[in-house]
Amino acid sequence: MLNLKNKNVVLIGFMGVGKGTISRALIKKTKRFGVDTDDLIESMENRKIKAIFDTDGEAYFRKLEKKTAKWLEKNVKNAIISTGGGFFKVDNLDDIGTIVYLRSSFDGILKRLREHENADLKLAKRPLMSDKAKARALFKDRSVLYEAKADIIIDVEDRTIEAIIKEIIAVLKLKTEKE
Ligand SMILES: Nc1ncnc2c1ncn2[C@@H]1O[C@H](COP(=O)(O)OP(=O)(O)OP(=O)(O)O)[C@@H](O)[C@H]1O
Ligand SMILES: O=C(O)C1=C[C@@H](O)[C@@H](O)[C@H](O)C1
Repeated sequence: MLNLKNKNVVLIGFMGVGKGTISRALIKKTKRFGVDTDDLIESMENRKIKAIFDTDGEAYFRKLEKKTAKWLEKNVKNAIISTGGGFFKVDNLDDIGTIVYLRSSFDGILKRLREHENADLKLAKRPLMSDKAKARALFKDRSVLYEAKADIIIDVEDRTIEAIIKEIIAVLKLKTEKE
């Protein structure tokens, strides 16, 4: 039985796997509201994630993620929620909504980001992506954890955005509306 708590769809996965992109496509198709946890944190703090990491460190950022998770559980319903790459570790993830893990290999993610015209800028914004060897090790450690947290797993490598959202909509039986 799927966890339909709050009727939110919570997208988890590694940096650059496509959480933001898939979220926006789902928002368009379902006409639901959408929020992104990294964006919520940046607006709450009025500064970029890189600045938060540089000035106050990762532990402080993780506290902000926990605070955001509590707020989402209490206040957000029927939404598409995209998350930062490490957000899946918050204690109450299950209580926020149905957890969808967007899965790809690490090389698949790097290939995608390289194809993206603003790839360098995108990588520079993500402190944990700056050292490729460390990022690969983090990916390896996390892969099993993402899978354990997921209500459903959607493979995204070498698939179109349209095919990916079609599968999510079908599996979660989300209502869609004409554009
Ligand atoms: N299925 C897809 N097909 C083609 N390109 C894609 C697909 N999914 C994502 N992309 C592209 O990959 C890049 C990374 O996607 P996106 O920014 O959505 O990732 P993210 O998981 O939100 O990253 P982060 O958590 O670091 O912000 C973007 O340039 C996006 O256009
Ligand atoms: O994977 C991670 O731990 C992170 C991913 C980004 O989305 C940001 O949330 C931040 O850079 C940390």
